[in-house]
Amino acid sequence: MRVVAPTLLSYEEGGHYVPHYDYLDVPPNPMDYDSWMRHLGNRMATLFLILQRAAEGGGTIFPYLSLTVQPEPGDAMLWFNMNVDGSRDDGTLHGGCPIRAGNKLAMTLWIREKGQELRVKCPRFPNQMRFDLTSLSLG
Ligand SMILES: O=C(O)CCC(=O)C(=O)O
Ligand SMILES: [Fe+2]
Repeated sequence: MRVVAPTLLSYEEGGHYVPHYDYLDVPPNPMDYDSWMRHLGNRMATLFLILQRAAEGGGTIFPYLSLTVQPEPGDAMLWFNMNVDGSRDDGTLHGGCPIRAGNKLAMTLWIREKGQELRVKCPRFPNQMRFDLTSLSLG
């Protein structure tokens, strides 16, 4: 799996993560890419593992999807940040809601696109515009 080192997130009361895209903005000219982007590509998908949930608050919100997820410890969320043509999926804006009580501990793995090209469905078929989750290799 093409991932960069996991990020550990530790939130205390009042802690939050403002809404953002995990997909990185890239310069129009590939010559201007940094070496991460050149070698690994963009953050195709995000694997988010909850280690400890807050007593109150602290869900993960996807405002454009009208969705707030409050996973239990040990749960993982996997979502794709890109469309099959490599562009950003604008629906993936997300953030960590403020912690109202307790602590939240989580781990994020950003899965990069290079090396995963054969694990996505062919964009030529318009009814298959999304990545096929079952074919993504995590091994
Ligand atoms: O803590 C959360 O719920 C969101 C974390 C996040 O968006 C990230 O690590 O990229
Ligand atoms: Fe994020």
